[in-house]
Amino acid sequence: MSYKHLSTSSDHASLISSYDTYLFDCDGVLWSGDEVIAGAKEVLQRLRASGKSIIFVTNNATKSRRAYLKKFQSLGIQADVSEIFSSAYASAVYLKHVLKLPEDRKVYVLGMEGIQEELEDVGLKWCGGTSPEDNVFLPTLDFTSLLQPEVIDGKVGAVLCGFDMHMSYIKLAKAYKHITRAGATSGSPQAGESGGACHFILTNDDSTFPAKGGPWPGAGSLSAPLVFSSKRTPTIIGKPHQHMLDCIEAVKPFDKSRALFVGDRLDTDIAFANKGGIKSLLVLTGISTKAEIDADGAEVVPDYLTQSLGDLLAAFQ
Ligand SMILES: O=C(O)[C@H](O)[C@H](O)COP(=O)(O)O
Repeated sequence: MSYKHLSTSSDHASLISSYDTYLFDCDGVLWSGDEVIAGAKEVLQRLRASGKSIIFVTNNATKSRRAYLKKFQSLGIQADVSEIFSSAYASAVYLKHVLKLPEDRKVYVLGMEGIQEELEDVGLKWCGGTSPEDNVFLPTLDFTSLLQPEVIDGKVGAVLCGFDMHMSYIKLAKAYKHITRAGATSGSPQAGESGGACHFILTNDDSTFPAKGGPWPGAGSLSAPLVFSSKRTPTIIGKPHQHMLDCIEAVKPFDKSRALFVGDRLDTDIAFANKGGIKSLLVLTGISTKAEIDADGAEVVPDYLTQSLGDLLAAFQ
C-alpha cells in the first residue's frame, strides 16, 4: 500500500480542492493537551472561509460536547456544538437509541464528567464516575461491604468505561460485579435487556493518550483490568469502530466520496477512515510515525501524509 507524501504547496492545494468535508481528530492534530498545534487554527479558518464543512471526531471522553465547545473557544478555534462528536456522546446515543436502555436503569460509569453530562443530556441516569463514595481508598481486604444492596445498585443495566483519571479499585470491583452477574455473559446488545443482565461498553480502546510529554496510558489500557478479569468482550464505540461513524452519519450526513479524515493515529483515526470508505491524511504531531507506515507489511496506511495540519496553510497562500 502506498500513500502520497504532500510536500509542495500545489500538493496541498490539490488536496483542498478534492474534498468538501473535513473530519478532524482533536488530540494530536488540533492540540496537544492545552496547546494548539501551530497553524491548526488558521487552517480551520481558511477551510471555513472556502465553504468547507468541518466535523470534529474525538475519542477523548473526558469532556462533554458543551465542555469541548468551551475548550475550542478558550483556544480561539471556531466550532459549533453540532460539529463535535466525542466517544462520550456517541456512547450515550448508543445506550439510549440503539440499546434503548430502559428509563428505570442506570449506567455505572468508570470515567469523568464528560460521560456523565452526555448521559444526562440523553436522559439516562448514572452512578459511579465522579461520585465521592466511589473515589476513596478501600481500607480493607474484606470486600463483602461492597455487596450490600445499597452499595451495588441493582438498577444498573450497563457499565460504561472511558478515560478516568480517578480510576479506583472500588470502581473496578463494582463494575466487575455488575458485568459478571447472572445473565451478563456477553457483550451483545441484548445482554442488558433482561432483569439481571448488564451491557459492557467502552467509550474507546486507545492504548495510549497523546497529551504533552506523552504518550501516556489511554482509555483502552484503563479498561484492560475489567476486560481481563470479567472475560467479557465489550462493545466499543469510538474510532475505529463502526458505532462512531453510525452516530456521525445519523446526525450529520455527508458525502464520503468528498470527505477527508485528518488524524495522528493509525489504529484509530486512519483505520476508522479506511474502514468507513473515507480518504485519510496522517499528521505526525501525535502518536504514529512515518516509520510505521513505511515498515514492510504495514497494515494501516493513510492516503496522504504531511508533517502537521499547519502545512495545509500553504494551499491558501
Ligand atoms: O485514551 C484516550 O481516551 C485517547 O487516547 C484520547 O482521548 C484520544 O483522543 P483523540 O485523539 O481521538 O482526540
